[in-house]
Amino acid sequence: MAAPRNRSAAVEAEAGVRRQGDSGVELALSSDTAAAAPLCPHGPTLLFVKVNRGKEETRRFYACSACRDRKDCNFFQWEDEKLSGARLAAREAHNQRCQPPLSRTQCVQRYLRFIELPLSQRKFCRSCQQLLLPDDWGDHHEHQMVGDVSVTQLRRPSQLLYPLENKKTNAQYLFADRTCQFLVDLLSALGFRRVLCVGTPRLHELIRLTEPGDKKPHIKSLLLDIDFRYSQFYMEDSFCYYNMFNHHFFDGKAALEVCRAFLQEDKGEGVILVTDPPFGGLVEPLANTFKKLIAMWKEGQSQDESHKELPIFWIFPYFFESRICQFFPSFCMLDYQVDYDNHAFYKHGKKGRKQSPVRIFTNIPPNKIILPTEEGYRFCPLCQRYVSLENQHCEHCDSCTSKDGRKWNHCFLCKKCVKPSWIHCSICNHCAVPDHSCEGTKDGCFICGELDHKRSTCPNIGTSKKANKAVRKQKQRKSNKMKMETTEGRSMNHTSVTGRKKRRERAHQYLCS
Ligand SMILES: C[S@@+](CC[C@H](N)C(=O)[O-])C[C@H]1O[C@@H](n2cnc3c(N)ncnc32)[C@H](O)[C@@H]1O
Ligand SMILES: [Zn+2]
Ligand SMILES: [Zn+2]
Ligand SMILES: [Zn+2]
Ligand SMILES: [Zn+2]
Ligand SMILES: [Zn+2]
Ligand SMILES: [Zn+2]
Repeated sequence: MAAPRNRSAAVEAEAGVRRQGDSGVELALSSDTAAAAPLCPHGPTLLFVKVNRGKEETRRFYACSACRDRKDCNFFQWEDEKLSGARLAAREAHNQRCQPPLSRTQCVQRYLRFIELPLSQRKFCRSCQQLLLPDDWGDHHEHQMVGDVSVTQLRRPSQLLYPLENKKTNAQYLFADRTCQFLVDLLSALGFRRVLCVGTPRLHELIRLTEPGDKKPHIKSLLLDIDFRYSQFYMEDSFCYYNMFNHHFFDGKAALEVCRAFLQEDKGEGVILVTDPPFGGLVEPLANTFKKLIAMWKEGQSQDESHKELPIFWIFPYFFESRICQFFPSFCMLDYQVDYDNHAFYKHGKKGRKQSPVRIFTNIPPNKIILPTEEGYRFCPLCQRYVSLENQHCEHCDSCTSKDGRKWNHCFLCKKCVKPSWIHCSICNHCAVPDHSCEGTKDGCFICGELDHKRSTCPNIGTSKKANKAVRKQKQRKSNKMKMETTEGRSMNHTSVTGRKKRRERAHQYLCS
């Protein structure tokens, strides 16, 4: 059997399964498989499962956790595949070759030498994205160099480095100043003294730039990020080269201990985890990683504090709400719209902005979080939280129901509020976009075709006759959808449900523009 060609699909799946006609891939995460996972240059790979519609048999394979495009990391191995010694050795050599040329310690030594240099000798090579020491100049003289790198520039590496916008790997969208300042002020107002920044380099640097005020203590920050370029600017105790999809510290135990000590300082008091992962990433491996960080923090707690939760801000698009809450039921979504700098649509400009779909998910009680009224938020006394101005309190739902910042309307038939553009469809018996396809809006279990569960929880997993009948049922429902999905890439990118498709398209537009 050939390897699935578009494995990015596996990693992009919001609900865990990504289909392509009659087959698909889903994550087969479990702690027992993690130990045995082979390594790619980005650490332990993740186990995915190839599923075929109506069939129980599945074939599992390992693929890279961090890169959602095989162009960036082409690791692939069937779970039951036996590799020869020669192939294993070649893989090991390849993994080594892919590691950065300098060790973390060498980076720190270079940084210490760099800051000792007089201003006129402090150069940065834009082409190589590297701080240069005088010995290096010769190798870079034909490159684009910046001179007189000031202390201010060194303290703002996210402005010196270009953002790695490749949306299938780094998706490095940097916070707009006002969002970043809002976050720093909020963290300070909430009394946090330490921030574990997972994939938030700009927040990390702004925290470190912020001088403590009269009553405000200094806030410490530790950045964990897969962008190795940042290791040129920080000492070991403020940056770890890290993969958040498999909780892998590239510099081994020493780096892990830095993170542990940071979380457990002051018996774990006063620390918060703030993360802004690439939006194309799968929720499940991220949740798995955050649970490992939570466990690390808990180890430092005394028994009588075991009920406490590690405070978390998880920044992610609003349409992942149900998925995130599945893994973290205590989380709620704030109305605050997170803005980015290097994004054509969602930066705040003179002419206003398009609505950013990115929100903050948190286990901090929302009544403790004040959103800026000057940016269009108001306090709802009934919900006891700040909401967008247009998010109106629905007396029937007894809640401010809008998720996207616009006013939603209550549908008495659906018994809930829906987006303003939706209408109630008597065929589907629920609200949907006006031009939806009534046949194409149902997307049931991959094995039995029923609508109330997914493949992984199918109660009929052992009854293949039923399964075959269900395939026909599903195929009928999907005939419309199939016609639309002709090319591989498109079918993978257009999950299935019209609503979900639109939502995905919006996300795609957001991420790719
Ligand atoms: C959407 S950006 C968030 C940046 C944030 N808005 C800021 O301005 O500080 C995603 C960040 O996660 C990092 N990242 C991407 N994939 C990662 C991975 N597998 N492990 C750790 N960090 C990753 C990127 O390098 C980038 O810094
Ligand atoms: Zn990889
Ligand atoms: Zn260079
Ligand atoms: Zn309300
Ligand atoms: Zn309502
Ligand atoms: Zn309705
Ligand atoms: Zn309909």
